Amino acid sequence: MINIENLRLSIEGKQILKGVDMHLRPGDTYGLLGPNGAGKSTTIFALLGLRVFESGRIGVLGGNPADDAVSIRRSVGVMPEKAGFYDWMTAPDYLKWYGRLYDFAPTEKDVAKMLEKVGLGAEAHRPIGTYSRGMKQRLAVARALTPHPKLLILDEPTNGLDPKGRREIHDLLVEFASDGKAGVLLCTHLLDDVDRLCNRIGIIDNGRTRLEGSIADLLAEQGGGQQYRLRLETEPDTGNLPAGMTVLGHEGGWWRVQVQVKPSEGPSPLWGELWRRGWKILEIRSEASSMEELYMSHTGQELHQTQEVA
Ligand SMILES: Nc1ncnc2c1ncn2[C@@H]1O[C@H](COP(=O)(O)OP(=O)(O)OP(=O)(O)O)[C@@H](O)[C@H]1O
Repeated sequence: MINIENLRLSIEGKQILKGVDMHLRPGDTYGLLGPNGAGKSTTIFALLGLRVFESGRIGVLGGNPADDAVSIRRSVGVMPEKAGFYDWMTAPDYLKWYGRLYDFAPTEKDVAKMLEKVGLGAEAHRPIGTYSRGMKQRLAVARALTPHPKLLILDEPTNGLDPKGRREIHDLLVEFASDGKAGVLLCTHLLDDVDRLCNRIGIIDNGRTRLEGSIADLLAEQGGGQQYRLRLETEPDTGNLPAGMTVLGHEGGWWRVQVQVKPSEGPSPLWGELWRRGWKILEIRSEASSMEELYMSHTGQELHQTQEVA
């Protein structure tokens, strides 16, 4: 659905993209990661035909944004970083107006269904200017979904949402990608979103793709696994550990362990297994995630998990 090879692009004489690659297939939810200013939004602008690039190749849904920008934009649902709504409009009026811009005329019923889907049903008839940030995020997702796109491109879609709102957006994206034919490109700083939603990632730093591939493969290549601290009631039997687990050390009642888990399963089965082997676990805390280590080892920077802290 997206094929970018060695993309190079300058803005006002400054080289911004110096070699970006991206490969997104049907069924993929692709996390595009990188520090502030790395070139993520510029890459998105280029693949929508909104920025002219100097060299490299971009294919989007079989077309080339240099020649087919309008038809590409009609088949792609975009949620940009800045929503740019008209504050005096209500959500239904806005979605109808937006649909018409793309030669897609949603009916009252279509619009009501879409707003219900993103959790804006009851309050949608107020002017958008009175919406909370979370409501605007939901409306932005509804707008991206309105033309029934094959490909969704979302820039920080859960930014500013409370945990319930975030979960709802996650569920919508999972539903969108579930038929295996659609694709999602998710640009985010929230590794938790990537962990939950994505099967592939690309990490961009300073205008270059530093790493790209399936998360399962990249984590397996990285090795190391995930680290946890477990608070235990009594000293455990460390001579009888389940496969995939290593004890790294202990201090007081806390034991540091490293576990290799299947991304599809998570560590939960392992905790049950430990309990059966006599480990009286009182508390479990996750240390730096493998995804965070992967990210840091390819950018030398930490992501700002502000939403997690909030
Ligand atoms: N219109 C512009 N004029 C000049 N420089 C620009 C322009 N747009 C982007 N840049 C520069 O290009 C670089 C990449 O910006 P871009 O917005 O693509 O980064 P990003 O990875 O999306 O960052 P963030 O995570 O902060 O959104 C930055 O150094 C930015 O200052």
